[in-house]
Amino acid sequence: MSVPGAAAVVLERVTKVYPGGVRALDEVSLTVEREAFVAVVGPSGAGKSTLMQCAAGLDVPTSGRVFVDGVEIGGLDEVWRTEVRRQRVGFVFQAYNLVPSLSVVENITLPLRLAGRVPDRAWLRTLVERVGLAGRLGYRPGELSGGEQQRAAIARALVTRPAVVFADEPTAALDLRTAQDVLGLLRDLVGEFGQTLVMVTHDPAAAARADLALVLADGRIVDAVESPTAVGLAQRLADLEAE
Ligand SMILES: Nc1ncnc2c1ncn2[C@@H]1O[C@H](COP(=O)(O)OP(=O)(O)OP(=O)(O)O)[C@@H](O)[C@H]1O
Repeated sequence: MSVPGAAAVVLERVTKVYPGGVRALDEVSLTVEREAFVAVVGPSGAGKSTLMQCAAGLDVPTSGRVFVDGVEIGGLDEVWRTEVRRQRVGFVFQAYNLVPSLSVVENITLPLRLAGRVPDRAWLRTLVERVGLAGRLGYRPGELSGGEQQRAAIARALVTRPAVVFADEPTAALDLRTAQDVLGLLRDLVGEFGQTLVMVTHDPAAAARADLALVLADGRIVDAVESPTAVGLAQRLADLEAE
């Protein structure tokens, strides 16, 4: 079903107008190449979450087209969009969103069970070792630290080997040091496993870990910064907020 050689994510002139008339995205076009780490930054209300929701097939644009792994998801009905998401997209959220009653390993393998797939034992072992949870597989999420919970959520996002992982403010609930560890892990996973990653954040320091930072303001991409720096992005965001 996917198109060989297709980019991980493509948006073509995507507009999202919410009921009530707020134009959260205004003709946004972008391409996320495979194995890239892209950050989406912007002031509060710029449209970052809306962009992620539309790009990941969690919401439908008012107009424009969205392709994930070469498959157009914007035009699919809810059942097919869910199917494409399960097969091709992974998610990491600020609040981890682990199931409290399931063990760590059950949480990590949940996307496979939902997709009706059997775990690849070797990949699962590689992943849990890489995120540092091999000794915690029988624990419940409530028995883990915040950083460990986010590591479990990261393993869960990668377990299906998705075409793209979307991370929405993945370090916002963590202390500075743990946040840096988690960002370092995400960065490393892109390099080691060729995992395409799109991270939404308001934090210039977090965005500076990406290969490319897309700066969003009032529903439009106003800048695409390669090899971004925290200082440069902070200045750009301060300028936008002053406008
Ligand atoms: N479900 C909704 N219904 C109506 N308006 C919405 C809805 N969700 C978001 N909006 C509006 O769309 C605009 C963009 O919101 P969005 O949450 O995408 O921005 P954001 O950049 O993620 O902001 P933040 O950093 O504060 O989370 C805002 O004006 C917001 O009020």
